[in-house]
Amino acid sequence: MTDIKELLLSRIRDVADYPEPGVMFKDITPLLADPAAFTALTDALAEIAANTGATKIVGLEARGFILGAPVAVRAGLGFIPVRKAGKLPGATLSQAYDLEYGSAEIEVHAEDLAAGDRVLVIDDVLATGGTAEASIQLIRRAGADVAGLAVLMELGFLGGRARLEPSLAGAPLEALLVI
Ligand SMILES: O=P(O)(O)OC[C@H]1O[C@H](OP(=O)(O)OP(=O)(O)O)[C@H](O)[C@@H]1O
Ligand SMILES: Nc1ncnc2[nH]cnc12
Repeated sequence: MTDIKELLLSRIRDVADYPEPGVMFKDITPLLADPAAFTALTDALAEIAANTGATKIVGLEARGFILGAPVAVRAGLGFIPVRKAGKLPGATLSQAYDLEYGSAEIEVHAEDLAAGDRVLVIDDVLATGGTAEASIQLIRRAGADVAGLAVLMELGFLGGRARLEPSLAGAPLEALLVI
């Protein structure tokens, strides 16, 4: 394992049975509290943004905001928040979905994405892929292209990568850690 992967992995805390029995929650707050680890993560994701030719960064509420916003600044790209339903004041597109522990609905301001945009989606965890899939559907419905999906960690045993294959349609899925 490379030094950066070891550093990132060492700053992720496992919390058993949170938020419900049977879930091993991957807590990134120790990583966020370590400036060296957070900077290394931001740099790695910004490099992916450059490699994919992205023109915009979408972050998925809430942890995708924490990671995606500094990446957008580092990469010199605009940041578009995909929020949980009911939080955006303008005209929105909405998508319902299921995730590892529950279900939800996400929204984006329709005016924030348009034809010609190449969007990199950023989040902390890819688990079942439900959240990421819904975000890809929103981006496409807004008329934009998906440049890729970049996550800090992929929980491989939950099969999110296979689920996303059709919606990604050849766009890359980059996971810095596969667990
Ligand atoms: O692949 P999935 O099964 O869809 O799960 C992954 C999603 O779950 C978590 O978000 P959560 O909805 O818990 O929101 P939070 O970031 O506000 O804590 C995580 O940050 C991803 O967005
Ligand atoms: N096991 C997990 N840990 C942290 N975030 C998650 N989102 C979905 N599943 C998760």
